[in-house]
Amino acid sequence: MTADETGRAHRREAITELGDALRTLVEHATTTEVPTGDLLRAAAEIREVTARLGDRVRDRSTLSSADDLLGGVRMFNPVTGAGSALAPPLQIEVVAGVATGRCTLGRAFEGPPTFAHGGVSAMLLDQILGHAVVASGNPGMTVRLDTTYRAPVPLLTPLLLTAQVQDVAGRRVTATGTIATEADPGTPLVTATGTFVGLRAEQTHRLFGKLLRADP
Ligand SMILES: CCCCCCCCCCCCCCCC(=O)SCCNC(=O)CCNC(=O)[C@H](O)C(C)(C)COP(=O)(O)OP(=O)(O)OC[C@H]1O[C@@H](n2cnc3c(N)ncnc32)[C@H](O)[C@@H]1OP(=O)(O)O
Repeated sequence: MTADETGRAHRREAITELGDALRTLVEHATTTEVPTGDLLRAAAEIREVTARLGDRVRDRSTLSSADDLLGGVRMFNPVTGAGSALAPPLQIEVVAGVATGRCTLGRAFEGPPTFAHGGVSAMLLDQILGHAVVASGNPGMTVRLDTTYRAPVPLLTPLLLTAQVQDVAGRRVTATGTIATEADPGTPLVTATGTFVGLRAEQTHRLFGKLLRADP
């Protein structure tokens, strides 16, 4: 490993550590019933830490120094990113064209009481469908996502997601996916069909050209 690679690996570990701490913070902030005074003290302390993190920030058109866009490392992706306070995070692996994802949703993801918000399910499915699409060798952006909610998705329960590509027609790729519980993988709770469209060179250049040139 070069010194640069070692430095990047350490930074990714630190980002993951911070992400873990933030996710625990979000979960406790969502569920706490401590006295009101303690809430106000916590808010003041968190603002102090926030100010320290804000000392040096990147702008909208700069990637995180820990990311590797072409290698598929996005530390702050809101679904899979180990550094994201918003991400469950969903852990995805793709084997023989089938993407498999695992996560447990905390109470911060609640929609109907004790169950996941429907938008969160759609977000998880969009991401895992995207991984299956990329793995098929036809990367593209989502242009349509049809989601069917068959049964509520329980919180604090290990979930199992799967996705695979069904069809490739020119620039258009269709993929399907499901969310189930790990305990009962044969019973889909949410299913989705997504349409992804591969970008033409001009579109890639227009939307992401600056980022791709900056990726080390
Ligand atoms: C090596 C690295 C490893 C990495 C390993 C990590 C993996 C990492 C995975 C990331 C996974 C991320 C997963 C989240 C993915 C997002 O969240 S993407 C964000 C949300 N999506 C967007 O913002 C896209 C917005 N849409 C657009 O910008 C434009 O629609 C696009 C995509 C540039 C395409 O524009 P366009 O070229 O003008 O499209 P157009 O010619 O109208 O249509 C092209 C084709 O699509 C069809 N189409 C268009 N819209 C629709 C529609 N709504 N319904 C059905 N068909 C449609 C058209 O009918 C047409 O079909 P054909 O006639 O060619 O058969």
